[in-house]
Amino acid sequence: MIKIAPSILSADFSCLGDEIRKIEKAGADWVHIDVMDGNFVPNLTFGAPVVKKIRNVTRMFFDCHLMVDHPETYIEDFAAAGADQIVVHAEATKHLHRCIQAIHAKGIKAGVALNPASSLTLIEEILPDVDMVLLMTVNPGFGGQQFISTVLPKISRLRRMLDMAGLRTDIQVDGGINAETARQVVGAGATVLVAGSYVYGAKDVNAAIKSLRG
Ligand SMILES: O=C(CO)[C@@H](O)[C@H](O)COP(=O)(O)O
Repeated sequence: MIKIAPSILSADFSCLGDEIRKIEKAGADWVHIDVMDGNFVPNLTFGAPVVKKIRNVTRMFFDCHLMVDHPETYIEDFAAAGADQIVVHAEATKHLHRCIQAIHAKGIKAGVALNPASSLTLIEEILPDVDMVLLMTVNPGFGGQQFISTVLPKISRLRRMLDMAGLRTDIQVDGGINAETARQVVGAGATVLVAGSYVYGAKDVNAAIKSLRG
């Protein structure tokens, strides 16, 4: 079962509540929340106070992708704000295992993310402890970038690693996802698709989400 997680990075921030209701009505599964600190990535977005406010408009699953240095500093705040899952970058913390433990201690799901050029060896040892792996298919920081197709074999390799370990862990992909790239990443083994500009830029959001499911 493929899950669709539109990224609100491409939504109209002046009416975020309506933008979330729109994807909920269109059948999206999760809300993908891109948190950027201007250090780990060259862009700034929003923090836990915004997550707390939008928690009031929906019961949808909040998937918080922390593109921040020292993500351990923010776990408490995002969990309290209503995150259902917190995803941290393996490249952003010296203590990945401690960070994943701290997220689980809040009673929510924990994911680990990798930039396109980062090797799977960085996360090999943490696989049994995470609920999801996010493989970035663009360099993080901005919406509307082109899909990096060289990540496709990495998705297949990760799926094989998980299968061999008997793990049913979700593989999420994020960046440049549209109907065509969705078909490719699902073929390689992805199970959760993040899409920002493809969904929020569409005239017909329902049709866009349906096309991602193939
Ligand atoms: O995390 C990020 C960018 O850093 C993504 O979630 C983008 O927001 C996806 O946008 P599109 O490539 O789908 O427009």
